[in-house]
Amino acid sequence: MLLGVIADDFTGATDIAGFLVENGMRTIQLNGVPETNLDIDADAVVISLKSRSCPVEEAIDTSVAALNWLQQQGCQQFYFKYCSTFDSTSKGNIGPVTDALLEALNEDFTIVCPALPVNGRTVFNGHLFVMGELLSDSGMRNHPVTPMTDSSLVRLMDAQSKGTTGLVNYQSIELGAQAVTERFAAIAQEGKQYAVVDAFNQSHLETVGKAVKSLKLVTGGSGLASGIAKNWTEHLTDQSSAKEAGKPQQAKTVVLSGSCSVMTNQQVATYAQKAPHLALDIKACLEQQDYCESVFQWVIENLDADLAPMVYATAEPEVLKAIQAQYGAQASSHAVEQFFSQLAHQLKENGVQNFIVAGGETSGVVTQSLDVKGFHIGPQIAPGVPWVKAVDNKLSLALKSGNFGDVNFFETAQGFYHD
Ligand SMILES: Nc1ncnc2c1ncn2[C@@H]1O[C@H](COP(=O)(O)OP(=O)(O)O)[C@@H](O)[C@H]1O
Ligand SMILES: O=C(O)[C@@H](O)C(=O)COP(=O)(O)O
Repeated sequence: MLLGVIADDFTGATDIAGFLVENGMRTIQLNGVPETNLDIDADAVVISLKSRSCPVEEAIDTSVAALNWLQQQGCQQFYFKYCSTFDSTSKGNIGPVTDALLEALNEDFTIVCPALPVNGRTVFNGHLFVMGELLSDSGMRNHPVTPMTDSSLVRLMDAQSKGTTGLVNYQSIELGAQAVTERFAAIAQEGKQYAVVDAFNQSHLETVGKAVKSLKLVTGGSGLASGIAKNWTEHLTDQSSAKEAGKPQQAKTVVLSGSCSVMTNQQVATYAQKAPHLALDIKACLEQQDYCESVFQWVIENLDADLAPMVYATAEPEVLKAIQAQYGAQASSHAVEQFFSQLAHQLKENGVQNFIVAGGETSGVVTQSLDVKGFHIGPQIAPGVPWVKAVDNKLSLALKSGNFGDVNFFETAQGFYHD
């Protein structure tokens, strides 16, 4: 095993796993830290955690447990995967987890690289942009769980972590990998522990990829996966047959959408014009014991439609604000997550085999409730969203990051089925 990835949520895990496979690494995704050693024949293992918005101590404990397990499997380099929009709580889980991983590895330097230009996430002079807008001006400022109101990665990292942060700006990146490695050394020499790296195109990421070859720990989004994969070229092989194993079969399908991102709102609106759809009543999620049963019945009645039925909590920012003001942000998001968890479980028990899920936290609870241990990685529906197929049963899942995919995503996903 070459590379061990610790992903802080489930959509993030499938995102990076998809790019590693795309770039020739035989990759397996495991949901949570396995209790025993496993005999895995792969180049990379991605462990998906649900540590992005949990209490910081829990995030540290699960991440270090994942690291220990990956070390036991013989991994040589470790990657802490977080969101390309640097989603973190006000307490900031990314900084403390990075510190804990560095300490456990006995290392004192790493990089911070959330850039994913193919999906419009770019870093310029240490500031994170989403589709050309500063992170703090983008829809991420209204995220229900991790609102992002600062775009400076240096400031965010300094605020969250024990150490201090330097910047490798794009001028240095454009001088090539050797110059970047020298900048890392200079930043470390100044007593800083982390270097934010600029990257606003693929070529920048390839350069950063080369420059991190000898770092034990790398942190970032999935954009760097191709650069990292290239460091292991002598091991890499064509992965087209592996992707076959991850392809979904024609089967009963449901769409569950728990993301309130700008893109998911558009995807839900577009799909609702063509397919059976049901908007969740949040009050009922919180207060009505038998609500799940009635939604379950609605899904069952609509499973034979041409396009799969969609159940969604997705709401525009003003609606979400009103819900949060009435019921509390934590209580309402928890109720929605619990609802989707229960519904998914019940649908699986009743023969639904394919789950298309929007939202990272939502994907986490749904995957856990389906009791899937790990995935084969299939073809990419959109950059960063592959179909994945359970290793231990027939279930196929498309776990979509809130922000990813185009407006037709839910329909496009169903076009990948084979008999
Ligand atoms: N209508 C709603 N009211 C309250 N909370 C909601 C609503 N819709 C979704 N949520 C919550 O918002 C969070 C969205 O996070 P997530 O699933 O990670 O989406 P994203 O990928 O966009 O970050 C989840 O905890 C979900 O339960
Ligand atoms: O890096 C990304 O943008 C995604 O892989 C990711 O982490 C998704 O998180 P959500 O937006 O919460 O789905």
